[in-house]
Amino acid sequence: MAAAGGAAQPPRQYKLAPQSELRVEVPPDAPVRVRLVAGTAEVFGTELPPEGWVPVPPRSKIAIFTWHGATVELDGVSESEYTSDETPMVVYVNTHAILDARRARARAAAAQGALPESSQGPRVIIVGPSDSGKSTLCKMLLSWAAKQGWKPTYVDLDIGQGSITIPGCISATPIEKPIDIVDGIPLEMPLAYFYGHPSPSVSPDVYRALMKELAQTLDKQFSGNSESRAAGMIINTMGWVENLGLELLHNSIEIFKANVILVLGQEKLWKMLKDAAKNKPNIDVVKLHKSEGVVPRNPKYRQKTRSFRIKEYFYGIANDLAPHSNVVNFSDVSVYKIGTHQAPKSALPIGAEPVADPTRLVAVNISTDMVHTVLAVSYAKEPDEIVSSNVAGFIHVTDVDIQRKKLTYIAPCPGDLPSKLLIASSLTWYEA
Ligand SMILES: Nc1ncnc2c1ncn2[C@@H]1O[C@H](COP(=O)(O)OP(=O)(O)OP(=O)(O)O)[C@@H](O)[C@H]1O
Repeated sequence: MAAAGGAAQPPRQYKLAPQSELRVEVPPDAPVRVRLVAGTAEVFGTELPPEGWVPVPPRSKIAIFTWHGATVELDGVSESEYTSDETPMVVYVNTHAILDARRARARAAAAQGALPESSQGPRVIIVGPSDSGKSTLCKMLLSWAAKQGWKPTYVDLDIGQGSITIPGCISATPIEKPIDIVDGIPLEMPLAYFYGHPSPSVSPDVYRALMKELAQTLDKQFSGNSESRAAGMIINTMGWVENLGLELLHNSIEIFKANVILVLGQEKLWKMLKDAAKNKPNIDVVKLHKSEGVVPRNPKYRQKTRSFRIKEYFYGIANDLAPHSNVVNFSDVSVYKIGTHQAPKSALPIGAEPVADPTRLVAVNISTDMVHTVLAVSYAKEPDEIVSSNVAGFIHVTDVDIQRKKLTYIAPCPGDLPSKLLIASSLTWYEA
């Protein structure tokens, strides 16, 4: 075992025994790269190429795992690096094998003209407390499936981190090849619905409504595509597993018609979900061990990673993209907020009832409060379609000139916005 950190480190080689891994934490500002010298190894389900250095993105925490033994070389100053032969990888890959067999059965049923319900592959939802390794297990199951030629759909309901687009969004995307170690989840075809806050407690009804929209759209896509249906879904969830968080987990299981629930690292949650599914023979609730390699992150760190995700959307993971700055007149765009903070009944005037439709749209006046916030660009044609529409992308407000009635923003692409209907959010990012 070796520990690192701080001072310059010369390139060093690790000889990994079969079924062991090298865990590395990369600092925010010093590059680290890795190279396969001998054998085979993978990073969360994606194989290291046989030749050449692979840059490990800043701030990432990875494990280089080998099934049959490997020698790897590490270059750069890491925050920590050590090897471990205690991993749950065998159980994870066995889970993958079971899912794969279900996919094959679904494909065979479709070929024999079975009804869509009988040719549905696994709809896997991964649940567990914060830092139990949910996103990592999603990556592995997706990459292993893609390696075998399936195109499973990745659904990310974790608005706190947002691994497909940006935080505050629930999204889905087909995974057609093992997830790139450097670039992460592909951004080309996401289906994204914008919630606009990092926690569902702000507007749980909106969160639920958006999950329903996403699930319906995926159902429609699946009904015309037996291969996607057979490949199924891998659904990532939030780490909030108590009270409202637990209620929303139950909602997501139902809304996405999950038939496999993988519970990471918490016996109590597994028991509760197993009890809830006891009259549903088509749902399997499986308990899996958490990897000791999962690195816990405190709220401040999470807040920082949220900001970095937003920055990465505009500037790229390797800071290699150049966003475009643009100016619009206030009159050229309409900004809406979906739902509002619901005042408790006790705070309302006597006799008044809370708002009837918590998902209703509210037009928002453009103000300087919007500077540094993210706005989503809706695909809706009319304002009343905003809640049910997915979004084309996001802009970041850099200036609001009240006198000249002009809003300045950056966007990933040049040219006019694809729509004039924008959704406000509480997500901010401050350009350093
Ligand atoms: N075996 C491992 N070795 C080293 N780092 C790991 C390992 N497994 C996971 N990690 C890292 O630990 C961190 C937390 O893992 P992950 O994001 O999968 O947890 P999570 O349960 O999805 O968290 P959240 O509740 O925030 O969504 C990530 O940075 C991930 O890359």
